[in-house]
Amino acid sequence: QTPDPGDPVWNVRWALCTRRSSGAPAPGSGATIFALSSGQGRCGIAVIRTSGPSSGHALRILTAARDLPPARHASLRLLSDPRSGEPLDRALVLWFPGPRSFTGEDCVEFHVHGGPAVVSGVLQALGSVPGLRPAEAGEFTRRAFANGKLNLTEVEGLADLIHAETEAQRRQALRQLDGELGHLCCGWAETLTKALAHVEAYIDFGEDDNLEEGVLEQADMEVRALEVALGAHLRDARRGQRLRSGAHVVVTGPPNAGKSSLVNLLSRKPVSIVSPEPGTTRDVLETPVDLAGFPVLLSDTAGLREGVGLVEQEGVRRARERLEQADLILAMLDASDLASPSSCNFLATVVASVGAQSPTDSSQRLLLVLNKSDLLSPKGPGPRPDLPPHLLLSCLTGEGLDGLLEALRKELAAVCGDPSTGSPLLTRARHQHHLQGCLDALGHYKQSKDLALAAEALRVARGHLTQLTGGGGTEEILDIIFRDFCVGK
Ligand SMILES: Nc1nc2c(ncn2[C@@H]2O[C@H](COP(=O)(O)OP(=O)(O)OP(=O)(O)O)[C@@H](O)[C@H]2O)c(=O)[nH]1
Ligand SMILES: [K+]
Ligand SMILES: [Mg+2]
Repeated sequence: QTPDPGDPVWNVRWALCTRRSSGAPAPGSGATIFALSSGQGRCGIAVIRTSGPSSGHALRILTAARDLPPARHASLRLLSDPRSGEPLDRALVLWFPGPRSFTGEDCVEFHVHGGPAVVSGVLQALGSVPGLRPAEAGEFTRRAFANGKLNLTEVEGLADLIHAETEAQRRQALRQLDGELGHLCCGWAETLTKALAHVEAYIDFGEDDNLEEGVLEQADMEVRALEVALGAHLRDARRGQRLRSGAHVVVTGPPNAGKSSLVNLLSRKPVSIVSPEPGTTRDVLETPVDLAGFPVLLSDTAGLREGVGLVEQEGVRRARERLEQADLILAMLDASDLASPSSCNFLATVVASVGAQSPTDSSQRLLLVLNKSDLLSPKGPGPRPDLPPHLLLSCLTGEGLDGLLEALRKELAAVCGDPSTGSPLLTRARHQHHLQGCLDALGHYKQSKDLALAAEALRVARGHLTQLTGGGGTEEILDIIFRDFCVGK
């Protein structure tokens, strides 16, 4: 690829190669790096890899062979320590000559037996080869980025994939790693380049009769279509972030409704104390759980009631505060106690006020759960007829739990976005920032009477899209993103 100093992406790569603020040394600085890429500790197979120009040399030295094995084929080789000649392990080795490798450089993978002594023996042997040094955290990926193998959103997807703890997170990360968000942005940037070309043509040749008619109108049309697309994605923005860092689900209700019992049931561990004494929970207790494949921060809170002691009052204050931050509220009542003042008060305040919100994307969602259904007599006085839609549950017998989980799955898919369908989600505040920046710049475009200013607005808008995928990015952003990686990735 020939360097083009006018190309922002190329500029970042160049900046990466020449200037370093901190952390890992510049890619392309000639060093060959090595690291254990699989997990630490005893295991069946451990993967050690190298990247850089001396990779092939290192492979030849460790296998005491003059020739390299065939590229991209697994070959069984005896590895020995180049200093003592002592055999280390019989291992599978893979030779990936650049640029067709993960980093774009020459790479080698050693699949060795996973014992700690074998791993440290091979690492020490590699360290003794001139030109090789241990890799810093994220350095392999950083080299892949610098060599144009991954764009920034793909790097983020890779980091998310490594950290994914739930199924929905894994699906989302894989989609981002596949470059969906990046492709979308590149397509939008292309649209803007076209619009800009039209405006510039008009600036240069506006008086010229040869210019096609309606070039400016065409640019306007393209910008309008882009605005609609960006708006739709921004409305979705909070969902992707929730999927990445967990949706806030808060359990609330009057004292003794069984809130702590539910939290323990959903998290499958004794997070909260359960007792027949009303006012047992005072602090907000937060626990991360995987609910139907979605990452959730589940909070247990104090039962809402007035006229209690100082400590419980503080608990109620904290409960209300937490309630305001909830993406999804699990409102719980004792089904056998619906007529009590605390139940009526809860229905009239919390449940009614959330129900009255107009359903926008940022509005809170609520599931009303009537617990202790086991206490209702089979025919007996059914729940009040004027109740809003609700689910019956018994934390004691587990009846109704499947229905609740299914309802939670639906609610969470709405709160987090469903990564198996729909458009790619914006998983980071950084994505939202640049899309908003782009949209704002398009606003300036429409307002400018002056064509030179309009063209500049289009350039700013396009700049935001390029930055999203890593063009024109600053060192600090790169440092933050690569810091998330572990050594060996
Ligand atoms: N019969 C029956 N009892 C239940 C059920 N769920 C919880 N309980 C009981 O109800 C009492 C209160 O349960 P908790 O989970 O402590 O209720 P809470 O809402 O967290 O109470 P506070 O923290 O005091 O507000 C305990 O004695 C539980 O064993 C249920 O489904 N059926
Ligand atoms: K209690
Ligand atoms: Mg409790």
